[in-house]
Amino acid sequence: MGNYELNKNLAQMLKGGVIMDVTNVEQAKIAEAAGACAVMALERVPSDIRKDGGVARMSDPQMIKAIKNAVSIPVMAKVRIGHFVEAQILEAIGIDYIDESEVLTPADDLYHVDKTAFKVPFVCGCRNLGEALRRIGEGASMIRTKGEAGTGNVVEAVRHMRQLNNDIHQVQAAPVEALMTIAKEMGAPYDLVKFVHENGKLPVVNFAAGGIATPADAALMMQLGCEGVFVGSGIFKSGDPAKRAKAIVLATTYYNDPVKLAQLSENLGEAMSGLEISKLENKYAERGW
Ligand SMILES: O=C(CO)[C@H](O)[C@H](O)COP(=O)(O)O
Repeated sequence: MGNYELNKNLAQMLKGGVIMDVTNVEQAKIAEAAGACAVMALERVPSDIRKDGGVARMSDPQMIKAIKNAVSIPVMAKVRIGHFVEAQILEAIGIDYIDESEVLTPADDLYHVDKTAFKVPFVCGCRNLGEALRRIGEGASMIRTKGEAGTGNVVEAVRHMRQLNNDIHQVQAAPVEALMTIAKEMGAPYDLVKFVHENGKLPVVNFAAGGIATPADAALMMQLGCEGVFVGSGIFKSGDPAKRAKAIVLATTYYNDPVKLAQLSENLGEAMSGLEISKLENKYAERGW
């Protein structure tokens, strides 16, 4: 089996799980104890990146290594869109997954990283099927719908998930002779469009991200068809991170059980305060193409 097939299978093992943004060893331990399937090591969660402004870059490798040493679940870390040297550095320190993320300030407005040049698996964001297939064509082993990170507002995550689902249904229903035109219009590799037509799904795992802040948000995204969730600001910017983290993990498992979800939603302390999308200065989801 080739390295890419292995990476795709590795990402399948995260299915049904929650990947939590953590900024230090203490948070990483809280995430692991709560049942996170992986952590994303970064210096600031997206809501703080928004608040602080400036250029957001790859985190300090020393901080990432400290988190790697502290937990036994996989550790991910972010690189700027197109910053293949940040990716080389993360691969050199033995990171488990690289997230080429729009949450950081893009380094290249023309090209994303050629992910086929790396052994480590990559996850990338998308707002629709064309964007997902372009990233997979570049070698991404896992996709996440972008949502609007750091807002505590799930509306963009829902929009991107619904768009992806609609696009998949459209490709599946199209006659075979339409696939090349669809590939041209979507700007997506023909082979991958054909895969979606034949299988009715992406060839890699798809998680939802950006703005998930409550157990109900996580369950909503799961019911809309994602295979797991990323949660950043929603946990560690809330009143009781340990409790909320556990509740979100359980809600991602029992996403179809409203009685259980009601129990999980009780008495969680204060949720992060959210932002309205129309008031945002920067829409991170618009970064990348
Ligand atoms: O950046 C990410 C993925 O690249 C985060 O994991 C995710 O988007 C977090 O967003 P939020 O803080 O809104 O939960």
